[in-house]
Amino acid sequence: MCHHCVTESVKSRMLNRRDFFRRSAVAGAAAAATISAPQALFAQKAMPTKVEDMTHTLTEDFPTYFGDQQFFVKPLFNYAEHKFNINEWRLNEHTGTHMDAPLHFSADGTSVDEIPVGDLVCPLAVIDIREKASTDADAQVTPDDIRAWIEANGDMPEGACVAMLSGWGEHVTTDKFRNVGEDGKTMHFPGFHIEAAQMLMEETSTKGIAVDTLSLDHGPSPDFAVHYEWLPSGRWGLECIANLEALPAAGATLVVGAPKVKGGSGGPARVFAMV
Ligand SMILES: N[C@@H](CC(=O)c1ccccc1NC=O)C(=O)O
Repeated sequence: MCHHCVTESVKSRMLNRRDFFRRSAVAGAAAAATISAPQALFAQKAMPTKVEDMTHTLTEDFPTYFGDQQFFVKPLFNYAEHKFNINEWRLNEHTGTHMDAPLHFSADGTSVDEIPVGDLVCPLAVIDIREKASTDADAQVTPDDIRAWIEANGDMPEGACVAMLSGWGEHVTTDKFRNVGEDGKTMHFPGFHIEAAQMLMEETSTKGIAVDTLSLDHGPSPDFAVHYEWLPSGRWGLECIANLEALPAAGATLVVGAPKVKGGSGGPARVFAMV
């Protein structure tokens, strides 16, 4: 073989080998994926095309579970005087669109800063109970609602957040959000039924539940049954979620921008979903 021919033959063999390695790497990755697929963070198969904000704007008069003001803003510096703006905040962790960390209802559960960041991005399942909530303020997400969701959308995705869409978000600026009854104390708004929470814990790998109301439990609950079942199990909750009606029942990816405050039992979060 002439010098040129030898060089060309070596080059061609090298290219073939590179091709071979590339092909085996792809095949290897595919095989690995079949053997132990890493848990999917993203619900959708294609790149997301829009982001929906699921966070209510936090204001000092934002409605609270016990009715008292829980968020206070004190201006420390203002632009007119100081040429910059800085406010100081005082707030209860469970105010506005916020997370309930496992520690909220347990002696030594995970605090908000300890929740692994990979648990804060997950597929979102939206259970729409608006119809029954429109005629019954005390409506609850029941095992039947979960079964109906599965019937329509397939199995619950791995490691999902299951959200209740009751339509209550539209009442956030009015007294109807707390909806105190004639006895002057009992609230009436939708939430999760304890048996639905148990079903999600026993039959799915759901890691979070979310509500568009002030509590995971429905308004008249006397005992925080869902809080006491769900949170000590190491799972988290989201309350006062906005804009669920803009999201599909299945297929969105939730991102929870929970605060990383040491020892926090929860805290206001920027919550959004990619569709
Ligand atoms: N649904 C509310 C309940 C709540 O905030 C709460 C429940 C029991 C005892 C105190 C509470 N918040 C007080 O500031 C929450 O879990 O954030």
